Amino acid sequence: MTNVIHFENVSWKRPDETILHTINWRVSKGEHWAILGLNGSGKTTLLNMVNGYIWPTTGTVRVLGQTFGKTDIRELRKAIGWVSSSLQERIKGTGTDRVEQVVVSGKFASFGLYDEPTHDDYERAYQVMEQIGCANLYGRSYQTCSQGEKQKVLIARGLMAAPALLILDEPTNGLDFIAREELLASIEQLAKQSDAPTIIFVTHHIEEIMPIFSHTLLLREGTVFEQGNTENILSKPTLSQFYQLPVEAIEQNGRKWISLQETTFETNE
Ligand SMILES: Nc1ncnc2c1ncn2[C@@H]1O[C@H](COP(=O)(O)OP(=O)(O)OP(=O)(O)O)[C@@H](O)[C@H]1O
Repeated sequence: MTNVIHFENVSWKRPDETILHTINWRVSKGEHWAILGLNGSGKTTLLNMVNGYIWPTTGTVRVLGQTFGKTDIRELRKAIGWVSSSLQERIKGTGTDRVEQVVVSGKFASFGLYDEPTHDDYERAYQVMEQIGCANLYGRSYQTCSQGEKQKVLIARGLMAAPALLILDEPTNGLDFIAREELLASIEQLAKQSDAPTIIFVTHHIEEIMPIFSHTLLLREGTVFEQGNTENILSKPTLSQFYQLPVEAIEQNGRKWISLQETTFETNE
């Protein structure tokens, strides 16, 4: 199985509007993808579809070789690690106080520890915490961790069940500059490991798209504006068309940083 994700002519319609329009997208094993789009462009909707939370109105979604509608979605979800900002909220008051308990809960794809975790589970938790560079937090109370540390713990939780696919939905949200760079370095380190899952990384910020993301998908108003090799996608002409504004794109350490080419927005002064 070389296709990790395969969308064919996928649309998602609500009574009053179409949220995703005829999406064709193929993620192959060995690739890591960044998804970039403005607010409301449909990124979360797209990911909800990968995880089987919503189903296409038309078209076909295949994830890890399984076609939606013909497979047990709960089994499939066990092979997908998922990290989004909503997890932070859901973790409160679940009785999973220590960091390693939060990580172990990833095995059960829930936040309560319904089965008694075994010694092996905690060993596995330590191992995945090492994988994402937060083993130093083992034994700590989760709620006393910084935002950046919490995000690493949640990624470790997402790795607990050894997923084939890891979805990181805006993992750097709310992080300061240093915490953000630390988290990006950990994700980069993870992606370089030989047994790393395929990573889908959603962001609003071009400079977060590191060279490990071989491919990028630009989403605008529910349609794929462009997709393919990251180097080609993050070019000045493509980004200017995407944002419908003249942008400059400067490369530093293999990452692109953009700014407006000229003063485009008028102020009232
Ligand atoms: N269940 C729903 N019913 C109706 N409209 C929806 C539903 N879910 C999402 N939408 C709409 O679909 C559009 C895309 O939303 P989505 O959350 O996928 O965007 P996004 O790119 O993830 O945005 P952001 O970057 O702000 O998180 C929005 O206009 C949103 O209001």
